[in-house]
Amino acid sequence: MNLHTSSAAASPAPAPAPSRRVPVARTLGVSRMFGTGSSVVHAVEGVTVSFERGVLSAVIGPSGSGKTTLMHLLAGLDSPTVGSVELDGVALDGLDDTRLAALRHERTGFVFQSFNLMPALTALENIRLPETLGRRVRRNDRAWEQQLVARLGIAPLLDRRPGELSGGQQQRVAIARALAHRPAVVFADEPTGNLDMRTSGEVLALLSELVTESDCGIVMVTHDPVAASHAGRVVALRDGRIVSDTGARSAAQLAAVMLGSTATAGGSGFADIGATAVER
Ligand SMILES: Nc1ncnc2c1ncn2[C@@H]1O[C@H](COP(=O)(O)OP(=O)(O)OP(=O)(O)O)[C@@H](O)[C@H]1O
Repeated sequence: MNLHTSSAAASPAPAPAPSRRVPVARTLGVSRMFGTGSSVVHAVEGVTVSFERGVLSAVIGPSGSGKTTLMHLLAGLDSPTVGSVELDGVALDGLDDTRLAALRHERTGFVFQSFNLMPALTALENIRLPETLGRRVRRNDRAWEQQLVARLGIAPLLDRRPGELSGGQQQRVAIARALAHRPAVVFADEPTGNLDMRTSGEVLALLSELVTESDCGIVMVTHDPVAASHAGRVVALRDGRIVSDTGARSAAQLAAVMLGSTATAGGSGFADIGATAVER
């Protein structure tokens, strides 16, 4: 299968009209507890946060700080114990499983650390797999798909299977899959965790450019300060709570945040971590 043999239009896809007022993912006073009694774990506690279109946001924090739990709540993959979640303006708590799955399929995309491509399918078939599985609610925008493929430098690779691609090439295919249906928000879980430093930098640069070009929001969970330094916004978690919410920061500043240190973050705006959490 090849894009050039498809009915894809040659002209570039027009960018969608920006709709920045509606947050693409939002929590309101959300807590998620696991277990009961003396063994209860407060994975996320009292978090109110909102993510917008056009921004690559990183959610950082040490292991066990609640990053994955928060991302699962935002994506509707898990339900809060307390509080509410909205996905692209739709409150999730009233939705049954079918409607929730349809909403997620239509308005979200996912990028995983381990790429999660189907080994038996070609790159293009992988990019189109979600629309095959969710025919009624999800269809790739063909012109935008073609633009994305060119933008990600994978046009010559579309007939290859994942086993014939490098890790970086596989992640580019996964990014095309996540963005091709013009989702409102893409959740990226440690997207560079399996890539070398140079390839990670290339993938993150692409994500930060594509977030503007596609006018979606990207929420990236990572414990890597270098990866987070590519983000335009950084939300830091500790013990399930937001301890900082700022604009772009250097890797050194974010490493200090991850270590819970303020000593090396001089002038970074992180000097008051823990004291002035900004929760939107
Ligand atoms: N299904 C579960 N059952 C019980 N406890 C859980 C469950 N999921 C998460 N937790 C606990 O909630 C806390 C937050 O976990 P979470 O996976 O969200 O952290 P994280 O910041 O993503 O960690 P990591 O960087 O190691 O992936 C941890 O103490 C974890 O053990």
